[in-house]
Amino acid sequence: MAQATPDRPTACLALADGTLFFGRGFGAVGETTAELCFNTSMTGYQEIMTDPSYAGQVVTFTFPHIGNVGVNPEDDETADPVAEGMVVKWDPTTPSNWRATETLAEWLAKRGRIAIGGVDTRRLTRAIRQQGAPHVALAHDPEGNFDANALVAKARGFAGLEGADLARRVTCAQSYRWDEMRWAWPEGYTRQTNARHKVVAIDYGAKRNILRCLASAGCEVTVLPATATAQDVLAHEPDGVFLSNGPGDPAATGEYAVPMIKGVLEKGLPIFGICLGHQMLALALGARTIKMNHGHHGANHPVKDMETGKVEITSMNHGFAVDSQTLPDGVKETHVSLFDGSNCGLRMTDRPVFSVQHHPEASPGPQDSFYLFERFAASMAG
Ligand SMILES: NC(=O)CC[C@H](N)C(=O)O
Repeated sequence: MAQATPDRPTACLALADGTLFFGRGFGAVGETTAELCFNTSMTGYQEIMTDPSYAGQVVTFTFPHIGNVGVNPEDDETADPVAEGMVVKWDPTTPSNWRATETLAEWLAKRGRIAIGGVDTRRLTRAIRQQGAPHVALAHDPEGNFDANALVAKARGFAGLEGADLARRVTCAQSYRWDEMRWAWPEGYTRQTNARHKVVAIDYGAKRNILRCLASAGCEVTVLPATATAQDVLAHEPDGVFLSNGPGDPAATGEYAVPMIKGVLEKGLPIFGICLGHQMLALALGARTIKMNHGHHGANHPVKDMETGKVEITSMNHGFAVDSQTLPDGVKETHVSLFDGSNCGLRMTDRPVFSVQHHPEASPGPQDSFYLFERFAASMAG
């Protein structure tokens, strides 16, 4: 890892408003532009960096000790990191965890991802909260040669995530069958070893643990690329359709996803959506989505189930939200964020079609919401 003396930083984070943060670079050498968010999770940095929903974003970790247990091949949520880069308070120390096969810095460097350490992440997080997710340029140069004005100009030139269809970029190239189960089983649930329900999962940027959860709830899962049509989906004669999480603006992704979802709705099949899948189901039902100020990214977000009154602690990662004021008749708001009252779930009142904004598969995060996978499986049982 590149070391720098305090007066010679090796990385620079430039915000579009001209604010500069200097620090020590690690991971890949180079430059990137992105939207900047903050994530409050205390664990799971590898899962966060490989969550495809982070395409186009640099992640600031508010927890100061990131990287200290290294990286291993089992914790990837997809083949490679997808987030553009990371910002941390302390430089990662040498990992001593038995599962570690690489240091975070080596892993990022091999995969072309830039990181900056030594940043006042509390100040940066306040800036993100105040101005909304800023556009940024992040540069790492072991020689410490930065043209600050040019970096600010690059941050200003970043097109942003509004209107961005990134699912096409991160989806699978072709369909495949998923058969791996969860390793850790949430307390109180029965592991289903026989696949009883044929599910088509649309991959808008699916995390592996979602597919594991579906398999563990008794689903035989066939994964199809993001641009699959209703005809492609129905050709598999599924018992239910799953809509995955994914990056970018749901309105832009919805251009091809919404017609597919409408086609599946016409057939009356059960549908379950998570995060981007939730947002696109809402669009298909006639609701609207909005860009949030700084979104929700963390592993401790309280969500209230409006039907049972129960509060679940959830894992979240989203910068857009469904505008609950626009939900049409026949669609009920089922879950609400206790942080800001934003919509976190919906269901059709006359059939098993439902979705949530949070990530019930966690990874990282609490397992309170696993019941949703069982609910989906139960909806296909009849
Ligand atoms: N995790 C996700 O699926 C994110 C959905 C969407 N890209 C958002 O930021 O709101």
